[in-house]
Amino acid sequence: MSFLHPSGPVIDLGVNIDHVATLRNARGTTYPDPLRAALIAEQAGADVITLHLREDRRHIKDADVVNLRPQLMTRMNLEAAVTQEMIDFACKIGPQDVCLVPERREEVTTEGGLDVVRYYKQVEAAIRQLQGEGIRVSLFIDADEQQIAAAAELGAPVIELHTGRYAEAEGADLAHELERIRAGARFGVSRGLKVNAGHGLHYTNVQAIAALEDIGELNIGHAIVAHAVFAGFENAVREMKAIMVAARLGVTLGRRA
Ligand SMILES: CC(=O)[C@@H](O)[C@H](O)COP(=O)(O)O
Ligand SMILES: NCC(=O)COP(=O)(O)O
Repeated sequence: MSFLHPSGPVIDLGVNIDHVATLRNARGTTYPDPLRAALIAEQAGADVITLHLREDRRHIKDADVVNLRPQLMTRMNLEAAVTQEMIDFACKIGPQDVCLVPERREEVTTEGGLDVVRYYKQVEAAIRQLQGEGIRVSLFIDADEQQIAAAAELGAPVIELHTGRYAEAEGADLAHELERIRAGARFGVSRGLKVNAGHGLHYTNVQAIAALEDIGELNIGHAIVAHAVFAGFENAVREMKAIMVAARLGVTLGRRA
């Protein structure tokens, strides 16, 4: 247990506990318990606990969401597809935040942002239902001006920019994808949105994203759970938060990319 808990207006860390459930489900045991991971993460500096209830329940189960909601001291950010089943479930649970994400059964992991232009009416109805229950809605979208403008028009107060292409990019593409996210975040803020980011971030590539002053929160899961295998969950969360805060303050704590 440490007293180091960097917080404040610098940058928030949402710890995604999906892959604690992946490990649990590998053998159908009750351990490792995602709830225990969430509580440790909160003690270690997480500002938000994020979990993705996928339609195929490949990791997080409905019971995980039900059990977690009353136990969290920070905020629950429930990621869900734009389906009536998921929206109804989210309204029953009442998390502080719901992040609407795209899903394809065959995908290994989330492959891109939600196309809020193409699915405008469905997203609009979901936002209306969720906001009617006092839930803050975030839209998980690509760093594309048309998508960001549509998100603002839809009345979602928050967007989360998909950083998957940045995470997979190399060389000149990496600089291009970082610029896309920087410009997208700046544009989102100019449209009155709270701008978050996430997907595929790890202890090295997170620094350039955390340094972007228009981004208020990063949601990170896979890399933290992977590091926790060797360093322990508390240390994995604490190190990520420290690297993010340092990057925002212009200090490189992590390995250089
Ligand atoms: C929306 C998002 O980026 C995360 O929830 C990600 O989907 C992690 O879960 P998977 O690894 O199952 O895609
Ligand atoms: N929305 C991104 C998220 O919750 C975590 O994604 P990842 O770090 O597991 O790729």
